[in-house]
Amino acid sequence: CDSCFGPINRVEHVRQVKRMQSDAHNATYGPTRALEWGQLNFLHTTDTHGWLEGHLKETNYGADWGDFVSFAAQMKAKARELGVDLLLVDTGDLHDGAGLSDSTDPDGEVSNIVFEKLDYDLLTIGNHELYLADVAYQDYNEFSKFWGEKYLTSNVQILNPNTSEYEYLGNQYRHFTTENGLRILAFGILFDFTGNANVTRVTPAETMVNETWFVDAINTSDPVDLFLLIGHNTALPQDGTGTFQFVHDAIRNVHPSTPIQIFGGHSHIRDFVVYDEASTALESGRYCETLGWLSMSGFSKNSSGYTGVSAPEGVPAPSRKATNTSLAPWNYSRRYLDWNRLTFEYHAIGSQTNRTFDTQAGLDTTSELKSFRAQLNLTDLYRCAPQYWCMSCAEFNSSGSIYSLLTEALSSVVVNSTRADKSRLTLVNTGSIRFDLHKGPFTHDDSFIVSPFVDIFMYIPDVPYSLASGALDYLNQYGSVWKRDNLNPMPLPAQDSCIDPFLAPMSEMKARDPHAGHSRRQTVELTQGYITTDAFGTDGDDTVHSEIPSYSYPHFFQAMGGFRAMEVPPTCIQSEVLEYLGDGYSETDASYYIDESFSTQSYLPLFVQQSELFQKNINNCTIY
Ligand SMILES: Nc1ccn([C@@H]2O[C@H](COP(=O)(O)O)[C@@H](O)[C@H]2O)c(=O)n1
Ligand SMILES: [Zn+2]
Ligand SMILES: [Zn+2]
Repeated sequence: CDSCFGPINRVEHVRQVKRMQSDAHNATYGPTRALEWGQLNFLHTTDTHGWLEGHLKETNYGADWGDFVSFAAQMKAKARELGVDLLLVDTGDLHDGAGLSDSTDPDGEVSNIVFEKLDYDLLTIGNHELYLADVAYQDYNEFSKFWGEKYLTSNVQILNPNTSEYEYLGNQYRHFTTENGLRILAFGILFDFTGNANVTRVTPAETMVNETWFVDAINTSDPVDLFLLIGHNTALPQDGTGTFQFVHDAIRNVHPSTPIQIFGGHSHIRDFVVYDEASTALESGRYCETLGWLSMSGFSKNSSGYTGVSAPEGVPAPSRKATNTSLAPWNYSRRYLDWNRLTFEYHAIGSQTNRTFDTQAGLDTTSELKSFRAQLNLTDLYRCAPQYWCMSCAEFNSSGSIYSLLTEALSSVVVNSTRADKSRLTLVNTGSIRFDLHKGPFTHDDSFIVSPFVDIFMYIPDVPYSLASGALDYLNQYGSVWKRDNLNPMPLPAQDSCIDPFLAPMSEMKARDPHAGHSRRQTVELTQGYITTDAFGTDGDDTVHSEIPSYSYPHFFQAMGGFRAMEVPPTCIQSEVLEYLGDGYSETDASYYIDESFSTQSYLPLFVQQSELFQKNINNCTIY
């Protein structure tokens, strides 16, 4: 598939490929409802994790960053035509997920250049910008300087090596006025992240709200029409890690009726939460699969700075109160857009045939993206994946489960040649596995997509099997630091094999699910995808999807190569394994198993290139 994986540099070629992709996607079901435009509107991205190329193997999420650049410019133009405000917001986690961000040293060296083509109004930091000191300093020295006052890190600091003082990576807050006169006071709040590099400092939100600078900021004598909280922080306050509630409450105590709008992230879900009648929170998924839309109206020209159009003409208006009993003036709408060109074109230009979708900046971004991918060898083809292996669409460790494949990979390639005769147990946190492995070409890029973290394999030698064999159960019961967030839903009935849900033809889907394509509307060809229920109900997904099966999986899994020694990846679960082993074992017993560079990022590409499972003959290697 040359056009998908070969180097493409010319803008005209890009244009042709985009047209083909859009035509192909038009054949399937897409959006049907115009967006509700309010006085104040937002487009929201979060947890992009380097997926700026879009999903090459999933048409439904196939738009690239250049398409988004075009879309954002078209939507800004549309907002101006309508006489209303549109703000673009991102809530962090830019690395660890795809080759574009993770194949450079440090992560993000190239992907940040592409990311910066989007004209964001406000951004904030994610935990993935803080794990490693060199990534954090890159964020401080480059990313933060690029975005200036738009980059908000209200509770995140870094040690300035020149002064030995801690400084905020970005700004603590931003008080600004929109094109149409709204006076906004914005903060950027990270959840209480504790895995950060020791040159950085995260202040818990509960503490931050009592700091003088924050108290002074919210007690400003300058007028504020809306408080905006953006944060790598779950929209839902009660999920265990979410800390927006503290900030919301602190503001509400001082400003009983001023709207507080919240944009969150980190838990990788589509979600919308109501805090009170003047305050809602949106969370917009992950990995360039979802673009969030939020609109609101209710600003009066008498009591706010708003100078724009009160009710834009020719478009639906936000019509829902935050609560059933609300007497406040605020009306809201929210929508989760699938990240594809059909969706973008539908909402940006609709039926206006005199307008073309692609902007020059968008086409240039796509071109640049393609040439960066070629330079980073991300298009290099290793082998052909014969089937689809997924994280949650198949029962844990069944033939369609990614954990079955990875267990085999760990057993066969994570071997220290000097200890090859020794048996071993290899323990991995399932949180380190970030994405499914799709059927079709396995490229250098795919090496980063499934298991992107550089978590080094450590080992403790000669642990008796009687002891070692209990470690997995212990970790699954008590291991906390690296267990994945509790996001996977309840198990569904068992199912043997798994067909790639995003690409399987409808005939195959029907073989598995006779109701596929008929669950909500009597129409053709629903693509499988997100079905979201949030505080406003079930109509948030812009494109109606049929359901993807979803099975739960444990926090840790294990591969077995024998029983005399115990190999412990990654460094981050070492302490929990030592805790389990108890007296007689300490950190000094753990050392690199292969070497200091052999990590959870290394083993899958190695396995793919060695295993009979993955075909060398790539001539017939198609995605379908
Ligand atoms: N070196 C690392 C870093 C992170 N993880 C896993 O990622 C999870 C956090 O990712 P979010 O996108 O949700 O912020 C974390 O809980 C770990 O499971 C890892 O395995 N190794
Ligand atoms: Zn994330
Ligand atoms: Zn995160």
